[in-house]
Amino acid sequence: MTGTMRPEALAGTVLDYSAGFGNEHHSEAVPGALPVGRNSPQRAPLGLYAEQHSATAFTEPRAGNRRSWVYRIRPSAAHPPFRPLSHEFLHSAPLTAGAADPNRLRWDAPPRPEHPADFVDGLFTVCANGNVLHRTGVALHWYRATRSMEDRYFTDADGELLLVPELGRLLLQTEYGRLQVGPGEIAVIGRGIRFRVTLLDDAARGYVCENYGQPFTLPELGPIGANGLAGPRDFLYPVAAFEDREETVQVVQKYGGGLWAADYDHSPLDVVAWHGNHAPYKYDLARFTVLGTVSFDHPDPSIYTVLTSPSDTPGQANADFVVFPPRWLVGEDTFRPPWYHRNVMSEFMGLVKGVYDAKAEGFVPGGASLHGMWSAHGPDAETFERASSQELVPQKIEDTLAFMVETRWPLLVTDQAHAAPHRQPGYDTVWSGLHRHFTG
Ligand SMILES: O=C(O)Cc1cc(O)ccc1O
Ligand SMILES: [Fe+2]
Repeated sequence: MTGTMRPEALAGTVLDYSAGFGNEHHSEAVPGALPVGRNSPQRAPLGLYAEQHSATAFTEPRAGNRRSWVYRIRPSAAHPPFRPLSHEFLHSAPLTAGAADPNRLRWDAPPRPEHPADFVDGLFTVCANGNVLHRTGVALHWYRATRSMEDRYFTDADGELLLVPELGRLLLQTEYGRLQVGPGEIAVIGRGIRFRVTLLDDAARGYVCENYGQPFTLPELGPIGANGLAGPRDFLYPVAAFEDREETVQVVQKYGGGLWAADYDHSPLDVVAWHGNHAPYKYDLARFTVLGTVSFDHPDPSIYTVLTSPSDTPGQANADFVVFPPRWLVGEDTFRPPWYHRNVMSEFMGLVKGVYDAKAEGFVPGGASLHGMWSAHGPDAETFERASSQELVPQKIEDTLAFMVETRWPLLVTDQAHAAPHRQPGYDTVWSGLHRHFTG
């Protein structure tokens, strides 16, 4: 049980995890709670209710099928009606107040919320594509929280939530158990999973990639072979931990682009045992095996893919989650930072810490950039000058962690992100010092 523990106490707790991406995990918080040999016995053990959560259609191919069985104090069905709940800054695709913008856009880190805000209150949508009702596309949000969710729970029917903390550690108490994540790690909370967020530090800030499409999975490795990039065993799933709480709590649900709330008379985190492969997980990005050239030329950033949400067209991801961690650069006769480019895919970037190797200045931790479909971008003038004249000795890029969400559909930018005071209106000027060097 976790309901009565204070956050300070939880911060010191070393949580147990069950390792392995997509494994058939199984866990019971009370011995004997998990039925053996069948999912739905006539009477589930310990007087629990059996319930299945299907995150893919029943008939999807076995390799991608995601479902779990949970054994809980009350079935999820025991709840009152949901009523609409407004939210000033959270938006969904298709955006009604947003635009496709060919400009390169960049933002500083968002300010702290004006009023005390929990994880849900502080969400701020930057851009989105696809359509929540078609289960395609992604939305990119910031989260900014100054208080924990105590009597409040959240669940997203529209998509799974990939959290990228930039400031502050979070305790994620979910139906499937607890995950602790902080800067340098990510967490993925599957579609439909109920959870609450407790702050383990004063405040928390980071990014959310809300994936409306197919669940994130590990990329194929092709000629890389059987190892490299993110290793399956480094993905950690929670062990069962339940709240036995009989008091009024609010459950907020994102559904079809809007928020809905209902007052439950018990905690929805009352799962005593579960088994299956649809469950939240976390991953320490320091475990990512970075591959790169050991001869020359800057490879395509797809070699940095941690997780991919495929679309119906092979190779064109609904979303790739890509990281740029510390690594050695050894390329000979090579312009080592990212090249100048235009890309049919759209690129949203964030920075967890340090400096990103394509931007000497202005791309700051907690900030974001959007280089949409075909927009021309690449190193700023200062980086170009340095990289094209530096001595090419082996060089370690350290203390840095940037990430990119690359998606096949153009990202529409919310009006609020366009108008935000923390947007950098002069972003274009980072390329204005690129002088001609033509000698022909
Ligand atoms: O635009 C960016 O900075 C991201 C990026 C990095 C890279 O190494 C190659 C291509 C690319 O889009
Ligand atoms: Fe790019």
